[in-house]
Amino acid sequence: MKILVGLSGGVDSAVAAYLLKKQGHEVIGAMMSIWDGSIAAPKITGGDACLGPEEDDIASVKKIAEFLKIPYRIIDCRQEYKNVVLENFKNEYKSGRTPNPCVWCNTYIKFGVLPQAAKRTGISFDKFATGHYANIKYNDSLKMFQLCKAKDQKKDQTYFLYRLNQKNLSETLFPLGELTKSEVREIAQAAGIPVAEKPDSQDFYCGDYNDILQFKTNSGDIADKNGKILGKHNGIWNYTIGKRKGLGLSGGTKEPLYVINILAKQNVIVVGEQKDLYSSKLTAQKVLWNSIAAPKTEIDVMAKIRQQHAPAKAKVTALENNEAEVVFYEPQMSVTSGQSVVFYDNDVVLGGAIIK
Ligand SMILES: Nc1ncnc2c1ncn2[C@@H]1O[C@H](COP(=O)(O)OP(=O)(O)OP(=O)(O)O)[C@@H](O)[C@H]1O
Repeated sequence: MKILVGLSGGVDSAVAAYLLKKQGHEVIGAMMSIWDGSIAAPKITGGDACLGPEEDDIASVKKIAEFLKIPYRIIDCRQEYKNVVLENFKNEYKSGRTPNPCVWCNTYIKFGVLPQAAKRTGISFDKFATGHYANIKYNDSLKMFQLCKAKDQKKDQTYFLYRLNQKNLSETLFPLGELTKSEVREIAQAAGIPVAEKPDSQDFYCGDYNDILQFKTNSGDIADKNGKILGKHNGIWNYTIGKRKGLGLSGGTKEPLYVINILAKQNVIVVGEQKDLYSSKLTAQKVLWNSIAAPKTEIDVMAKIRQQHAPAKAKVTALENNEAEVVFYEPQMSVTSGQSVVFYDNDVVLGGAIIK
């Protein structure tokens, strides 16, 4: 097959391209460029981030492509990234919600704009591949492609990929799905791929999110659940549910205080005790069932409410307007508006939605 591989300059995508080439496929590399230089990003220390100066990544992609003897293109995705991912990021923070830019980047840019723009430059290909840790399997009885967890559970990235639809899944390959990260590093070292020691991307941006948001200060109150004012904030976007440090409250309470609610309309941050962070229920919007037909009745799933969350047993019921109610068997900590809730049945991703 002719396969377009999303190259980031990192070890995972380099090994993905290497393995596909070794299997005898014709491989073409494509790096999406998303950085327009309009943000005063700090110099990166340790780790790596997706959004930031790209010269080093471009140089790595060039080195990798030359080493693998494959052609490559740098694809300009800056405008779409700005219009979709950064706009969503800003709007969500402005509304007192905590967005997940990786979900939008994967859904619309990496698996959408990047391969489409590559096609427009005249490259033809049968499949698109990335170095994500995830699997795609075809379920014969359902006649559907299913997104499944990676073998390396610690590296599994399905939480960020649940919005890929059947078309995406049918056109995509994840060559690293059955490998562990250490196996991938060993393959890179054994093959002499020039990026074997490059660190993993840690976050979507390594600096202060205010560099991107650039909102004017909008002070308001920090209050307890009874409305008693305990302090001031500079803007609700600096807070997320469960935040404890840096609240700048003078203290005096027996228990540590956490952000338990963000009231955007009132411009108020509500704080409470850890026990106030637990909830048994959430409503989610923009529901997408990507690996099964939309269930007509309530179903049991394992629901994951952020990348670091251990999925918890829950019932999902469809509501009107493409929304769903998720009721957990046990209360869960820090359910956060704007984050995704992803539904699993063992290793299969059934779908997911955005927490309201
Ligand atoms: N700028 C980019 N251009 C093209 N593809 C990309 C880019 N960034 C990431 N990808 C693709 O998405 C995959 C997952 O990206 P993620 O940011 O999670 O990187 P990672 O786990 O550090 O992988 P890598 O080691 O390849 O950088 C990458 O393996 C690559 O195939």
